[in-house]
Amino acid sequence: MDQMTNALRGKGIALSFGGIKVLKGLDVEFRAGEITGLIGPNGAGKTSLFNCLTGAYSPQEGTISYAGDPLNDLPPAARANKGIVRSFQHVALCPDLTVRENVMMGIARNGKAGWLSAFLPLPAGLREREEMARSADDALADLGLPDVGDKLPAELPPGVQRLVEIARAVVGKPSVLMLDEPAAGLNNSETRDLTAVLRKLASTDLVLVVVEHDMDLVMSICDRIYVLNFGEFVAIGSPDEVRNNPDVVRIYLGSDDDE
Ligand SMILES: Nc1ncnc2c1ncn2[C@@H]1O[C@H](COP(=O)(O)OP(=O)(O)OP(=O)(O)O)[C@@H](O)[C@H]1O
Repeated sequence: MDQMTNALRGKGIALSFGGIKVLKGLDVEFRAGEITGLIGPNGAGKTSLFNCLTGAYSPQEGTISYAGDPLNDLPPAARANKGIVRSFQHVALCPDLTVRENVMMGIARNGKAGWLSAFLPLPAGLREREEMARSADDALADLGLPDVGDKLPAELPPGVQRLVEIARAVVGKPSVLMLDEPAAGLNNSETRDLTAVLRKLASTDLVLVVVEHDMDLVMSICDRIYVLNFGEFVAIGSPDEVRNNPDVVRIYLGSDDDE
């Protein structure tokens, strides 16, 4: 399948809360092999769009598909089983599990004996647990974190916790990965590490979408950028096209965001 076929597509996505239109009939085509940025001021609707695509919200109108397969009727877990995975704005690692165990949770959908039996001391699960642990360690090493598997999340700085979340998201080999503000709360050097990781993740098979307020990060890694304002796209294009779009300039110069 080519990169265009492997796209996550939305057509006419419309979402309202209590009569207030949050998304006003959006068309998106997030393509495999590209890093797509989704930007816009606070409250523009970026997270709501993510939630519609992953199934957490049901839009009142519109269709959503991946590689041509309709997704509208699938609940979030079934979309995750199809490899459509997201991260959240706030770090969401389980504090009582080690980093390795947290990452292993991301393999659940590929497990044969099942995630629970892999965590229980049963023969069927033990071998699988070893395999899962190895895969988790490989995913951590790929992201430049070879030595953190035995630690608890709280022992790690925020930037490393973010990378662990990304390891948990990619260890199950997703087809679509949507990251919600991955650079939030990171310092400059952590953001640089994240940038390198995101570049490395981009592959011909993966649809990678990033919601982010850090404009330097977005402009440096994205192939295409969708700019959302009040639930409508005001621009879609390359970083240069978006940077020079007068409507985008007006929105950003006129907003109070630190962007
Ligand atoms: N569950 C909900 N119930 C009611 N209103 C909601 C709900 N979720 C989102 N909204 C509203 O939808 C609008 C868009 O919010 P959303 O979080 O999608 O924006 P955003 O672009 O992600 O903002 P931010 O950059 O601040 O995260 C906001 O006005 C928000 O209050």
